[in-house]
Amino acid sequence: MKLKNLQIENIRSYENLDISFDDGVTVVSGNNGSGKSSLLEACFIALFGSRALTKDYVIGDMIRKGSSKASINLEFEYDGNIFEIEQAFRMSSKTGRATSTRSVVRSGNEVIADQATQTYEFVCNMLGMDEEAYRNCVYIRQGEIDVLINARSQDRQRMIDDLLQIGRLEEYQERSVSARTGIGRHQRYTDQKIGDIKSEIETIRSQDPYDTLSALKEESKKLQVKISQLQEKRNKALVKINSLETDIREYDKVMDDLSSLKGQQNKLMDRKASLYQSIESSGDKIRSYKRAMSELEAETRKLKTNLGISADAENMGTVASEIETFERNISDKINALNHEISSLEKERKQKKESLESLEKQLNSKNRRIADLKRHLDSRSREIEDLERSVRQMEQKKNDTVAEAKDLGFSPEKLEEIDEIMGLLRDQQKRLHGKESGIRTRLEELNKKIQTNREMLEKGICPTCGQDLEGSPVSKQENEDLMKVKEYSSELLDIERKQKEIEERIKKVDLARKLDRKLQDYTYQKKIAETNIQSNGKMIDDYNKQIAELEEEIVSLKDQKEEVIRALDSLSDSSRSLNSRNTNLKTEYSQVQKKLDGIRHIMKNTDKVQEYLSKAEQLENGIKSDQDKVQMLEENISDLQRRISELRKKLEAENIDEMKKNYRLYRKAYDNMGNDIEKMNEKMNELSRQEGKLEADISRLSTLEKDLQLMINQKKYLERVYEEGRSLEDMYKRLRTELRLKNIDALDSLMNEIFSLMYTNNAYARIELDQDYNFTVYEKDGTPLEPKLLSGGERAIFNLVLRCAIYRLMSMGRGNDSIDLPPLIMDEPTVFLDRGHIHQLIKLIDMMRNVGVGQILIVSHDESLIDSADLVFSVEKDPVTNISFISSG
Ligand SMILES: Nc1ncnc2c1ncn2[C@@H]1O[C@H](COP(=O)(O)OP(=O)(O)OP(=O)(O)O)[C@@H](O)[C@H]1O
Ligand SMILES: [Zn+2]
Repeated sequence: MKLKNLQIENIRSYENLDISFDDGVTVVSGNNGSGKSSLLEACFIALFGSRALTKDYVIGDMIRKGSSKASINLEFEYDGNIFEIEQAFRMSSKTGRATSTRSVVRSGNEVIADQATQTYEFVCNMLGMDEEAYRNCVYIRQGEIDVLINARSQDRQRMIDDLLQIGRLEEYQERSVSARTGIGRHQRYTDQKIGDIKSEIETIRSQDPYDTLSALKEESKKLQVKISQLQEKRNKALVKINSLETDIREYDKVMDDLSSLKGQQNKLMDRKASLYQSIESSGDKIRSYKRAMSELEAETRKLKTNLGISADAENMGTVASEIETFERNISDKINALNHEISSLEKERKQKKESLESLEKQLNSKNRRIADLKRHLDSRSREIEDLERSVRQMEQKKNDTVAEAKDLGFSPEKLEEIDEIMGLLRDQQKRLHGKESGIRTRLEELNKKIQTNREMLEKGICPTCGQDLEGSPVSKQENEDLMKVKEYSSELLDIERKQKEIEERIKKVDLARKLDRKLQDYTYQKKIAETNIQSNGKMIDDYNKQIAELEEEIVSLKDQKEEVIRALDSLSDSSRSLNSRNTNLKTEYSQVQKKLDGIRHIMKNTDKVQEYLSKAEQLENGIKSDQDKVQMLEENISDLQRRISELRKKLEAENIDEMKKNYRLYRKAYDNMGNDIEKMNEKMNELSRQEGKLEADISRLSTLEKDLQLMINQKKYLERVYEEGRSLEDMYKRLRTELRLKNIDALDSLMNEIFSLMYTNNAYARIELDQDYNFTVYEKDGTPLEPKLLSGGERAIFNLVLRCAIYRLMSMGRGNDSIDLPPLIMDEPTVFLDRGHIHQLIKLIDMMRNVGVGQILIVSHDESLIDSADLVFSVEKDPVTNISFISSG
């Protein structure tokens, strides 16, 4: 197997990478953390998928931080064909968990596996190893350089066995052991079965089945004969039972006939008795009718005498119709009279009503007249009052005129009173204006006189303000005082005039009041006179009404008298009519009585007639009943004859005997039936036993066959068991031999490589014993356990052991060594000194020379780079932290 191409996307520090591999030695170099180991891990994950990961290193750790998707595509050559594995992963941003989304193996266009498990199985088969063996042999991880050396010997044995496919033999041996356990179980089962069959055969044989069966068959034949004999006898009994049954039924029928005849006879006798009874009761009835008829006839005779009627029964109808005509006559007359009386009464009632109405009218008119008269009186009284007040007003007027005259006002002057008053008021106003003018001037004058006096007292001129010596002051003051006198007299005059006018105004005012009174009296007087006039008119009107009413009353009184007269005459007629009515009624009741009598007589006659016909009917009935009785007696005697015939017949048979026989036969029949049933049961039981025996016999032959089969099987199993044991031994032997052979080969390969790799003189050789214990021998032959070795020594022994295993594996596969995966080493030089690094280069050369197709080494050691066929330089961008291959 050879790697061809690797493409990765978002794995660890890589965003995108696409590199191709060559044959030979490839060295991946670069600084710490640049992304070297990541390339080897990507190849590992491409092959084994998520199984290449551990609990501590999960898918999520492998996907580049910040990416949601990642993938690895690895192309390789195997057995001359190109294959491609694609592994894809996804990181969920929601849950923060990563999953594998794709795992496919293709070869060209053919999809070989498309599920993680299928891919894994395909790779394991192809490489002949799983991920663990891969890590132990071909892929020496960084820091895991001494795992194989430090392992416990059992683990080392398991690892190496697995790599060399010896583990398979152990598996086969285990399988053979478990197969043998299964066969043992079968053997135990077969033994048990054989024992069971034998004991069953024994049980059946002990019952002597053949003899018992023939004895049973004999017995059932005999029983069958007995059953058919009994059956025959029973059939005969049944015939007898049937004939007895017919006889008994016939007897019973005669008995029934007899009782029915007796029943008929009794019915006829009853009928006869009832006919006798009816004849007797009819006779009684006829007698009572006859008695009633003679009573009716006696009553008729008596009525005739009382009513004085001599007519015989035939003429009675004529008499009755004559009297009826008479009666109708009277009745008509009474009706006519009643009619007359009632119309008379009606008229009388009308008259009475009109009388009442007249009286009512009269009363109302009289009341009206009285009313009017009362009004008249009150009007007259009012007129008197009004006339009085007219007179009073006249008097008052005269008095007032006189009063005004006294004041000096004639009626004519009074008419101008308002104008006079106006003139006086104007005069008064003028005087008042004059007065206040004079008073003001007077006041000013007085004030002037006063100030002048004061200035003079101080010796200053009031006009010019200069010294008063020789001034005309005294002269001026005299003039002023003169004027004051003048004004004062004028004022007195005005005051006198004012008083005079005031006197006059007072007088005029009085006169004006009188004038107002005068006007008021005149007005009142006029109203009273108007009222007198209107009252007079009303009185005239009342009088006229009264006269009219009195005239009407006279006419109403005339009418009333006339009605009273009519009423009197009506009363007379009514009396005469009533007396006539009484007479007619008397007459009518007499006729009625006679008519009743005659009708009674006629009814009696009818009844007598009816009774007669009834009695006749009854007599006829008696005659027919007597005929019937005759017939019944004949029938009865006929029945009697038939009854005695049947009785004779019955006496001839013995029914008790017949019934006794019937019971006896019945019982015998039933008993035989029971016996037959029991025998049949016995028969069934016998054939059941026979069946069982027959089944036992056939079971016996089956069992014998089965037994033979089981014995054969037992022998066969014993043989198989033995074969299994020898197979198991063979596997064991083979494994031990192979191990010995491998250990020998490993041991010599290891020592060969060891002598190439190890340049110091301390150790002579290394040894792997049969239990896979690893021991190192010093020059003097002292053995050392690997844990005692130094780190570098352990790294050297590890490289030696691994290369030895790789070589052994390639030898074991013969020419197929080409299909082993590349040998991969991650930092193998870490613990090695210069000299040993040089030896490592020689080891790598040797591996290439023995036919290892590809060797992949991660290292920063320059000398390794020098010896490489192909070098990849890995760098990481310090800004983006993304790795890339800078040369290769
Ligand atoms: N999931 C990841 N996403 C991003 N970067 C990662 C992730 N896993 C690892 N790295 C980074 O990848 C880088 C390369 O690691 P790697 O182990 O390949 O380095 P190296 O070249 O083998 O170094 P050394 O020589 O020290 O062994 C490291 O710096 C590491 O931090
Ligand atoms: Zn590294």
